[in-house]
Amino acid sequence: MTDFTDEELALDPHFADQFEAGFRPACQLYLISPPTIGDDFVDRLAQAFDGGDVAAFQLRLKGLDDDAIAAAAGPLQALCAEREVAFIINDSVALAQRLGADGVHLGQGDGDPKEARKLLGPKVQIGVTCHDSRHLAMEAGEAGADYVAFGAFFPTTTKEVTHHAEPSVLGWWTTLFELPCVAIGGVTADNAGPLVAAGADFLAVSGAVWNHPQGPTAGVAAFKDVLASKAPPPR
Ligand SMILES: Cc1ncc(COP(=O)(O)OP(=O)(O)O)c(N)n1
Ligand SMILES: Cc1ncsc1CCOP(=O)(O)O
Ligand SMILES: [Mg+2]
Repeated sequence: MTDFTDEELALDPHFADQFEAGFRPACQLYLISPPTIGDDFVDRLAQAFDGGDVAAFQLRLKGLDDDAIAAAAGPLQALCAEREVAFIINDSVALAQRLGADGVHLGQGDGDPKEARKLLGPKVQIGVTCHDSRHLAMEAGEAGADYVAFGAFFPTTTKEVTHHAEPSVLGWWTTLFELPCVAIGGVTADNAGPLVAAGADFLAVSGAVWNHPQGPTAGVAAFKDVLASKAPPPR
């Protein structure tokens, strides 16, 4: 893997796009499904959306094949469309294409974002896991990702994680690049302040919403203050 020099960054046409002047929107919630869902999940998702603004919903059902995920996706995708929430499929470009999803999230072992772009076209959002790596994030940006995801910031029981990120990576990214960044991993309304302050464009959250003692509506509502805690910085 090559490291990017300052000259390469300055000359690369894709990165140049990302330096366009503009305003960074406020931090938004990116909701991730629980690892398993029951028949009542569409109702629970609606309850979550009732709690406040959710920008995106990712269907992440590890261990199920594409047919099984597709069978579950219909009403969830319809609800997302009704509530104007982007519907994102985890891991599978083929499934995202088959369902006409708004986006796909790719980990480092889930396929090449450039190939995904060729298959999905320019309108579908492609997100890429970058762990705690500035290098992976720049590679993802160069490959045409629509967002980069850093994490895990905090301990989580939703996924076994091997990488730990610090908020400084968000500050570094947002100072240099327009491309949105997502903070993930054990994020709660109580610990998210430093992530928002560092410039996270999205908080990706699962357990804090689905395991909230007062239910998913309260789980989403709990993020309202921290999301509003920092005005979007001028760019
Ligand atoms: C928004 C977001 N960020 C990171 C991940 C993790 O993706 P990956 O590393 O491929 O791990 P799995 O989620 O597939 O277990 C994500 N899903 N979403
Ligand atoms: C999918 C994923 N990738 C890194 S941490 C994580 C789990 C996110 O869920 P939670 O918000 O419950 O920690
Ligand atoms: Mg993955």
